[in-house]
Amino acid sequence: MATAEADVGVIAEGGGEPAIVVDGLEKRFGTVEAVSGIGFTVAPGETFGFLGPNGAGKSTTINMLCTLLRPSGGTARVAGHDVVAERDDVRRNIGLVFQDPTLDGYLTGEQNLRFHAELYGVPRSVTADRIRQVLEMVALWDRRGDRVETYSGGMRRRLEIARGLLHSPRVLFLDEPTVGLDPQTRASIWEYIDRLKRAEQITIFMTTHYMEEAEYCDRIAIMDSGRIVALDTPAALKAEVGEDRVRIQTGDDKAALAALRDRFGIEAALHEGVVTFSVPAGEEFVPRLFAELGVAISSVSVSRPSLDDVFMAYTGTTIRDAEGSANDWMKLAARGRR
Ligand SMILES: Nc1ncnc2c1ncn2[C@@H]1O[C@H](COP(=O)(O)OP(=O)(O)OP(=O)(O)O)[C@@H](O)[C@H]1O
Repeated sequence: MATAEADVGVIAEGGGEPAIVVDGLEKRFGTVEAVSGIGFTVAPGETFGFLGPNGAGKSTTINMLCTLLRPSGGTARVAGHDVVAERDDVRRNIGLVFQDPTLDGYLTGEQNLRFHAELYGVPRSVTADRIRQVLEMVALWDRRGDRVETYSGGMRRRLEIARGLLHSPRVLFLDEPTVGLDPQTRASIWEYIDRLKRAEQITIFMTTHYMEEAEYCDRIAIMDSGRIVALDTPAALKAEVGEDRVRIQTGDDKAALAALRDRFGIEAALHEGVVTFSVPAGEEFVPRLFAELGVAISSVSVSRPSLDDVFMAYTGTTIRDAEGSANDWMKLAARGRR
């Protein structure tokens, strides 16, 4: 695992003080060790994803970083401040978008934001402009005067993201920001997050069960049973797990199999008229293949191991199992009751 090297690399490139530094962080609940001495660093402007099966310790970790839960051991600094000794400084510099909605349904979108601005001491002179800016960012400016109880689930999430950004935090924490939303709404929320990243210099720390969301992250930590079992870029994690699969259709499959063996030392297989084999860097290999195989190729495809393969390799479970868990349903049911 390339944990330490990957960390140092990103910090050196990003320059400046890290947005988050975690060292030996622990949390015990009675006899349950929810988080067992984890360590990592997040660079300014990075989108850092936390993945793991149910009960891995993701929420416990994010709660400690947000100062909502006191660590049992170790240290964590967020936006340059210690989460225990400088709790208020941490709070001023972070935005939260959590699983359980905390919007007031009887208030309009704009009133919810005004209330939050007062709570966070956003200067009166900038509040109106800032509210407009964040509402436009999540495409809710036109609906600002409507009560939140009339909003769809996706609109509420977007409003929560806008609220999390209102006081211009340096680090935005998103705890499963799209859980329970349909795929289109999830995709549109990611569009907004992407737009936000381009508009404001902000570090994003998020947990998710969804692999396609993990793909948006600059780096991912996979957590299992309170420990970080893998930490790297999505591409590096996939590369570690396995080689690329190359599939070719040729004018003469037997000759192609022989040429692959003789010229490249590759043992390929033939399945339903498709010659298939694995190489470390498929896209770089394809030009060589065309130049040197000596057999006509009519089609070629290269596929990478997916993050699902990575998750499976490190946790022994598929992310889909984790995704469709009873726990998610409980969260959804709890939301429905509100
Ligand atoms: N307040 C608490 N009291 C006792 N045990 C807790 C508490 N909060 C969490 N735990 C336990 O700590 C472990 C980690 O839980 P945590 O919620 O952090 O996991 P998670 O990775 O966020 O899971 P999920 O994906 O289901 O949200 C679990 O065994 C859980 O039961």
